[in-house]
Amino acid sequence: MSDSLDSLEILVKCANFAAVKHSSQRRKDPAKTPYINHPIGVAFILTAEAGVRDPSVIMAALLHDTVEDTDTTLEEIKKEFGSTVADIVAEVTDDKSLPSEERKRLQIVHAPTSSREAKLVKLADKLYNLRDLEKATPEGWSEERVKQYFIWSFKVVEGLRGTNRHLETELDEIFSRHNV
Ligand SMILES: Nc1nc2c(ncn2[C@@H]2O[C@H](COP(=O)(O)OP(=O)(O)O)[C@@H](OP(=O)(O)OP(=O)(O)O)[C@H]2O)c(=O)[nH]1
Ligand SMILES: [Mn+2]
Repeated sequence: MSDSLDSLEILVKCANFAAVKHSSQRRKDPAKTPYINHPIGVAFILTAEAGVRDPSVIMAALLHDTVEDTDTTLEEIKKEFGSTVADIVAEVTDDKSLPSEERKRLQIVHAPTSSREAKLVKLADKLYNLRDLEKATPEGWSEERVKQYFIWSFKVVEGLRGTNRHLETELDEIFSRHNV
């Protein structure tokens, strides 16, 4: 009982931490959805669809864009949530000091050698973003940029396969709808 209460408490702490960190950010859709909808949605895909029960993976999903997109450091995540979660977040964090093209290339290169935990977060992240793209085009994106995002995502997902059948099937249905 106290064990499950502890993990519930830490999960809510994690969601709150991500909400505070992303509080000033919005998604790129015309409705300017609060950014926090994305990390919560990625965590929900993992629990509700992928059947993931490892709390470290769910926590890493909630935190997955905090280091990349806010002032959060990996040290802060390690201190608040431990090194297992911090290590997964580190694996899914792009180096923003690199040019965008290089970051995209490195995601393709690093996908196959990442941990199973990081692969789960990355699969759910891509699934959420591609579902978003099917619903609305981010402000300022051309048709060509949308098309290139589908093609690039497919290449990243190629390196994440053999991890979760449901997520991979959902992604493949999206890719086939877009002739990727
Ligand atoms: N589809 C979609 N994406 C949005 C929206 N608002 C924000 N994003 C974010 O934009 C990123 C994709 O856009 P890019 O142009 O490729 O990335 P960049 O801004 O970091 O250069 C994703 O980052 P990410 O989660 O770090 O994933 P990844 O693209 O690095 O895999 C996604 O979460 C939206 O309304 N729709
Ligand atoms: Mn993300």
